[in-house]
Amino acid sequence: MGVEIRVEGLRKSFGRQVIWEDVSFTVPAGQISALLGPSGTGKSVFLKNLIGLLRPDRGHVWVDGQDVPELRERRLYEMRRRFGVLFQDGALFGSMSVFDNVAFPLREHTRLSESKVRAKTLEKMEMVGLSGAEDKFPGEISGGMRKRAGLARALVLDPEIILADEPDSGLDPVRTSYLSQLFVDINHETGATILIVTHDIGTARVLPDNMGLLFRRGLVAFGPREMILTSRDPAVNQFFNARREGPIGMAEEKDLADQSLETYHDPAPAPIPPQIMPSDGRPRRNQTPPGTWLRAHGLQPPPGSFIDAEGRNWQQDWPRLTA
Ligand SMILES: Nc1ncnc2c1ncn2[C@@H]1O[C@H](COP(=O)(O)OP(=O)(O)OP(=O)(O)O)[C@@H](O)[C@H]1O
Repeated sequence: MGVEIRVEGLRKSFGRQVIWEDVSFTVPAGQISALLGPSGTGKSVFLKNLIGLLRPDRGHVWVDGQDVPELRERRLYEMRRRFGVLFQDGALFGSMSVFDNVAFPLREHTRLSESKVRAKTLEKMEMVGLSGAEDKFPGEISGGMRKRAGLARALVLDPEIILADEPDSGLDPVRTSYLSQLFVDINHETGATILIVTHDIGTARVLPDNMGLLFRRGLVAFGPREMILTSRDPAVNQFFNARREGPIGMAEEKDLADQSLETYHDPAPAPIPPQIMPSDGRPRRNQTPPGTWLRAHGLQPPPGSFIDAEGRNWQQDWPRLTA
């Protein structure tokens, strides 16, 4: 079962370059959350701060009563065992077979017998659809397979928290869609807390329970998917609807200036697509019926919301579709 991550007043700089400051939010336990933002806003740096690979200038990262930036060697090592991390490029060892890469954390962090290591490694490889690729080397498989190998390795210690840095970058839309389904199924099966950094608004619109946007050296917003997709905040609205008009520009200099807000018209939010369901069709333990957040705030979903490609209305027919 997953645990929550509570971030309080986090600030990070490199020399005189402030990456972000005063970032505070909670990644809810057992849910899927996504962190988005224009390139260079420090999303990867943020994930590294969560697992103590980088230290913030100040602030806290609370996990189960422990403040990660304060942990010393041994405690930090133990804490990292609770995380499964998928790095941007898969971060596989080129000189090891895919099997040995996936098995690596088990051999490094546990005293399991070789037969148990084998069973567990094969189980996770099957989970990500890599059965049969055990003897291949990272240089011999596709980018998508490398990502899945990285994910299998991230899962092999049965982590309570899974962090994934752009798992969908460089993948075609079909593979991206399979990967999103995989995250949903993993969350359904294990209840792990999942935080995904992505650029892909297609993924962000259908996958997470919560999402947030890093922009202008801070976290502009973080909250339930329905809240973000109907947000009137200019940057949030622009980003999640992929519009050119708004405060986010081509270059970071424009992002830091405020001028384009003067000409900004507040466009109507686009329809909200239904969220991806687990493969078995049953809602995840933390999944709320479509429209829950909007109803709780007395809001109407934008016209056409929650209707899938087959024309099924997930808001109206939720009990029947999930029965
Ligand atoms: N170890 C480091 N030393 C100095 N600067 C760094 C270091 N790591 C990252 N940076 C800088 O921090 C900024 C944010 O980098 P980061 O990779 O986190 O951005 P990102 O939002 O993940 O970008 P992208 O979406 O393009 O992957 C960049 O300007 C980068 O050059």
